Amino acid sequence: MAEYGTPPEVDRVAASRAAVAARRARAAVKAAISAGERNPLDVLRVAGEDPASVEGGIRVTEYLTSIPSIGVTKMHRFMDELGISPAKRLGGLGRHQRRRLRGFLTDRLAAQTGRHNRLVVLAGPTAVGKGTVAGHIRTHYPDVLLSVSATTRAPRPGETEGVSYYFVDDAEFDRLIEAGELLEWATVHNAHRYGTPRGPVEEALASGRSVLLEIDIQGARKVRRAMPEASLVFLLPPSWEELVRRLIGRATEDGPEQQRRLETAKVELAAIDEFDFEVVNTDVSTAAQEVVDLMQTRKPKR
Ligand SMILES: Nc1nc2c(ncn2[C@@H]2O[C@H](COP(=O)(O)OP(=O)(O)O)[C@@H](O)[C@H]2O)c(=O)[nH]1
Ligand SMILES: Nc1ncnc2c1ncn2[C@@H]1O[C@H](COP(=O)(O)OP(=O)(O)O)[C@@H](O)[C@H]1O
Repeated sequence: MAEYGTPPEVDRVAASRAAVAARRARAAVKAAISAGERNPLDVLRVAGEDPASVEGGIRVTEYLTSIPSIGVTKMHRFMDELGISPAKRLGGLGRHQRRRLRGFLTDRLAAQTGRHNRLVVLAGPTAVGKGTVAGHIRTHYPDVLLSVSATTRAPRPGETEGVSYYFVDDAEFDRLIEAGELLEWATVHNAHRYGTPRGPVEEALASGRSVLLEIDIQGARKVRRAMPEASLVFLLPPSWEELVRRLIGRATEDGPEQQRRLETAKVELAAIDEFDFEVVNTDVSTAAQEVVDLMQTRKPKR
């Protein structure tokens, strides 16, 4: 009944309390960035995933000036270079703006720490050629560590323990998870579990080596959370028809499984916005070269 509704001033008080609480929450995030307690790249990730979050409500101008070594003058220059309006909030950035900002900050943070895109995640839809491109990199670029995953699936003919995968049973996989020995893991194609052993990746990065992870899209998301400075590369087929041709040509799955994977591939292709770079796998050696270029200690092409 209308006469028992909340008086407008009560609404106004509640709204202004909420605004104060939101302002405080945003200030806390900014303080954490400036104290080095929160990784700016991770704050940007959260804002992208949930524009209505506290992180999403922070203005880009305030965000940049929270980062140590970026003052107001530099901030204005960067906003101009990035083509972002000063009124924008992190959650309101378009896909290309967020990518540009992320790329710019990754380079800047890498320059400060002396580490440049050394951890690269290669993901993409089934049969696009991830395994083929990763294999080419292992053969032709021995300086790059290609991480060997643990999996609960059975070896296929021609696969070698410790080279293709570490083949483990369910109990051992459970143990790896519980012992914190996996950087990330996921159940892929609703079938088997796959995970990245943490030790070799951390050792290689600590010794200045570049590391390549060839994992599925869920895994790529988890790496982004665990290591915000990782670069995510999405491998694309030259066309949908070519993807279907490769899947069928590979002949490792039966008809119903191929159908299921193609349905998953459509969902996976929609995740492309979450990635920093796209590489089209038309020719294996060209695609491999493009991925390796992203690991070099010079500014990568965007
Ligand atoms: N999350 C995650 N995914 C992985 C890992 N290792 C492999 N994968 C993914 O698991 C999927 C299945 O791999 P595989 O069984 O070799 O079959 P494929 O589909 O023929 O390549 C591929 O999409 C891989 O990228 C890992 O350590 N973590
Ligand atoms: N650039 C390419 N051109 C033609 N065929 C390719 C190319 N890259 C991969 N393939 C073929 O496509 C199929 C799927 O590749 P694969 O590496 O197994 O994919 P993924 O690991 O992404 O599932 C394989 O038969 C592979 O030989």
